[in-house]
Amino acid sequence: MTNQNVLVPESMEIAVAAVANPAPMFPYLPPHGGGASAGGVRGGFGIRRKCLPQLDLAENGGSGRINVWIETMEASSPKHKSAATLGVSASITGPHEHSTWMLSHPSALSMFDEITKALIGKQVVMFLDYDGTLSPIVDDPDRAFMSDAMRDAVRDVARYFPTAIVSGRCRNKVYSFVRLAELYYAGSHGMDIKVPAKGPSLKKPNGKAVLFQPASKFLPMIDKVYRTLLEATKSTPGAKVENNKFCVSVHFRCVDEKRWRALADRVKSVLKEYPKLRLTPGRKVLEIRPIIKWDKGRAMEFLLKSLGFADCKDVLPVYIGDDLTDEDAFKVLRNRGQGFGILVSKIPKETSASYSLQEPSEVMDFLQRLVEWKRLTLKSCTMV
Ligand SMILES: O=P(O)(O)OC[C@H]1O[C@H](O[C@H]2O[C@H](CO)[C@@H](O)[C@H](O)[C@H]2O)[C@H](O)[C@@H](O)[C@@H]1O
Repeated sequence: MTNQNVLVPESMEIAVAAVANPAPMFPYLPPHGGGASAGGVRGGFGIRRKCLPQLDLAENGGSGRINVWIETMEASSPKHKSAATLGVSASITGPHEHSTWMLSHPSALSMFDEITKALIGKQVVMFLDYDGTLSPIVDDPDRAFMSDAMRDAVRDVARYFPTAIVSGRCRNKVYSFVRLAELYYAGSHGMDIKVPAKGPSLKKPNGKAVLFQPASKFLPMIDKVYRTLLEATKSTPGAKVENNKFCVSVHFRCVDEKRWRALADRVKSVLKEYPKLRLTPGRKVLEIRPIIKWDKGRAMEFLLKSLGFADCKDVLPVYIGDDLTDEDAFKVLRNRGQGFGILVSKIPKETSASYSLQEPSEVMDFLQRLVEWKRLTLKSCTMV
């Protein structure tokens, strides 16, 4: 099981808070590292790492984590979403806590001027998660399409800044949704990276795109566990198993909540036979992937390196994502003190991101404003 801090997947904050939070919900430490720095916009700003209590979710060999995940999904489901059921104050996710959280994770739209000031003279590189960031969350993962307007916004951004899509999805699948050949794609949580032929470095002499697949030896194992999971979950109405090439997703979104525990138990029992694979919770999904030291943060670093920005002081990576797996990239940026993360979320979550946006439509606004800002900047340069 991953050692990363717990990020609250989809309304998990209610149950997390319910466990142990006698103190104010979102206490803050003063910003650490000071405000805008060389390559970082609020990069050093720190909401205290414990803005939500940390739980030892690795108890019982990881099953504790899954239990908490289920409890929090239950707590946020319409049937159970009442303070009485939770035994906690209804104000836990109330307006006060939300506005307090927004002080340390302000909207990237309202802070747009501060952000763009820090971009001046920097080489911006954009990293975009897909589900929940570029496309709204929907019941059917096969129909998580992005709008044409969003595609235009991403295309425009990529005209000015190198842009990568970093997704838990199989790379081909996410490409079939995004359909922009000029982007970089990292599928399977960064375990399947394709650097386009036009990329400045890592380009093969023959001009062909380069693939980087650090988990390739796990392919037969992933294929086998996918088939086993298909079999193990076929009697659960609504369950869906998605083969993401180097990882597998088991979807709970369309499963009746009464069956969530049994389904999770089935998945866990399959995983017992695969000590080299791990289970991580996401947005109504359990993800199965190889235990290797690779994640979206490392994929982002790999891409920066492949673009020739490994030790570049003037590069400013911006990563936008909504899920637990995106935290690995937010943390890398925070540790580098370079660039910043933007969490897409309507609710307060523990995060290493510096800014927030509420939903994909705000992501689109942000991307469009960035393009407009860049155009104006370039125009004013040519007029001087
Ligand atoms: O890294 P991402 O691009 O965010 O991918 C993470 C998972 O996203 C997808 O599942 C999520 O979106 C679905 C469509 O909106 C939704 O039905 C599901 O409940 C969400 O968990 C994708 O299907 C998974 O394979 C990815 O791992």
